[in-house]
This record gives sequence, structure tokens and C-alpha cells, in this order.
Amino acid sequence: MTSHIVQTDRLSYSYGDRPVLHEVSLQVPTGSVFGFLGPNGSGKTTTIRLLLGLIHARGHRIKLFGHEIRRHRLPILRRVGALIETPTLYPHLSGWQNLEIGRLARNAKRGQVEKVLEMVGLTRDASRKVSSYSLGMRQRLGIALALLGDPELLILDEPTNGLDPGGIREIRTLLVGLSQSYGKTILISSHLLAEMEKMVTHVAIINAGYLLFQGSIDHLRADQHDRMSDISNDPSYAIPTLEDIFLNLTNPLI
Ligand SMILES: Nc1ncnc2c1ncn2[C@@H]1O[C@H](COP(=O)(O)OP(=O)(O)OP(=O)(O)O)[C@@H](O)[C@H]1O
Repeated sequence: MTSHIVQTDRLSYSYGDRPVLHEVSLQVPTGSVFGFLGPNGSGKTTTIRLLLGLIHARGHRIKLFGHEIRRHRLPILRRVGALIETPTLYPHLSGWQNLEIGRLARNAKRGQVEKVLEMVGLTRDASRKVSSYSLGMRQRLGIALALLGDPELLILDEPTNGLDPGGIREIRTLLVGLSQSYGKTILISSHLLAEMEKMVTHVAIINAGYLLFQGSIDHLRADQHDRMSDISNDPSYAIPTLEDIFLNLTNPLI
């Protein structure tokens, strides 16, 4: 098993003549819950689309599971489950039926539907029409779709967008459970720093297409705590929150 499940090497990308990513070298540790954090428009979705082979950056090597996506796209993508913002669901069908369609499309084993329903806590609601689901339940169903085929890596782009605090908490509990009980590596993009802080083990912080930091959240906190205590000359400076750190990285005081 490779120690980094996702690796990019100075990845840059432009839409036409407009550069939006600048030499981003991401390293996502296997087994981590990796928060890919940055404000709107910072380049998170573009990076994720590149990782999934949906768009291509000429001359760049992107590796998933240690293999280059461009050369081994299909076998790699079989090991990845992805959800980009809101899932495409059939509202007039039940949760179970939506998953069965997904299972057939992915050629996943029988029994997978029941398994993923249980993983996301939707077993009791499986026979209800999706049109009667809350937004949070729809997102969980989207994650269940991504889990069909038992992928080792889940890539979720802003999965909590539009959810109320209860819905966000449900997704957080679900993702922590998927990591701890099922050993999934989860790459999750978000601009909700306070929320991410409660669930991630590692972070990458991106702003305007530049990667400002990546590493474990403990490392980030310790590093920034030292920097901020130096600046304030007060060693008892409180442990900074991710929001403090983000502001400090994007508007450095020194
Ligand atoms: N298809 C496209 N054509 C041209 N420019 C694009 C396209 N998609 C995104 N962009 C631009 O690229 C930049 C990065 O966008 P991207 O969607 O990757 O950021 P993001 O961090 O995911 O933001 P958000 O959270 O708003 O989705 C933005 O300036 C955006 O306007």
C-alpha cells in the first residue's frame, strides 16, 4: 500500500489563458480524513476534477494509489467513489431503487445496496421516495452511491453545501464513521473551516490557486501556535482555530 493515496507534482491548470492552479503538490496520506480547504473560487473543484480525470493538465502526472491516472484511468476509478456537490438522484424513485440503478451501472455485487444503506444510516428510509427526503438524507444517499463497489478512497466536493447545522452534523458523524469503522480514506473539500476542524486528520489550505499549507492538523496548529506566540510575545497565546490560521496564512502579520 502506498503511503500517499493521492499525489500531484507541481500541478498547474488554466482555463483558456486564465491560470487558476499554480504548482499544487498535494499529498494525501492513506487512511486520512483530508480536508481540502479554501474559499470559493480558490481551485478546489478544479483540482478534484483533475484528480478524477474529468479534465486534463498537459504534461502533469497525477497519481492515485501510486499509479498515473492518465494511463490507468479505469482500474483507478474503480477504487474511487466521488460526489461532486449535489448528487444526481431520481426523486420519484425510492432510495433503494436509486442505489440499485447505481449498482447495476457500476457492476457492483448484489447485496451492496443493503450494505451502503446501512453504512449511511438510511436502511429504515430505503423504501421511501427520494422526493420526501431531507437535503441531508439526499446527501447521505449521494455518499451511499459513491460507496457502491467498496472504494478505498472517497472524494467529496463540498458535500455539506446548503445543509443546515443538523444536516452538517449528520454528514460529519457519517464521514468519521466511514474512516474509523471502514478504513476509508476521505478527501473532502470545503470552505467551512470550523466544521472541517471537527473531523479532519490532515489539511491542505489553498487560496487563489496556491497551496499555502498541507500536513496533519496537529502539525498545523503547533506550527501556527508557535508563530502567533512569537508575534504576540505571549507563549500562552491560545491554540488557534482553523479560521485564525487561515486568516493568518492569507493575510500574514509579518
Ligand atoms: N469551466 C470553467 N471555465 C472558466 N473558469 C472556471 C471554470 N470553472 C472554474 N473556473 C474558475 O476557476 C477558478 C477556480 O474555481 P473552482 O471551482 O475550482 O474553485 P473552488 O475552490 O472549487 O470554488 P467553489 O467553492 O466556489 O466551487 C475560479 O476563479 C472559477 O471562476
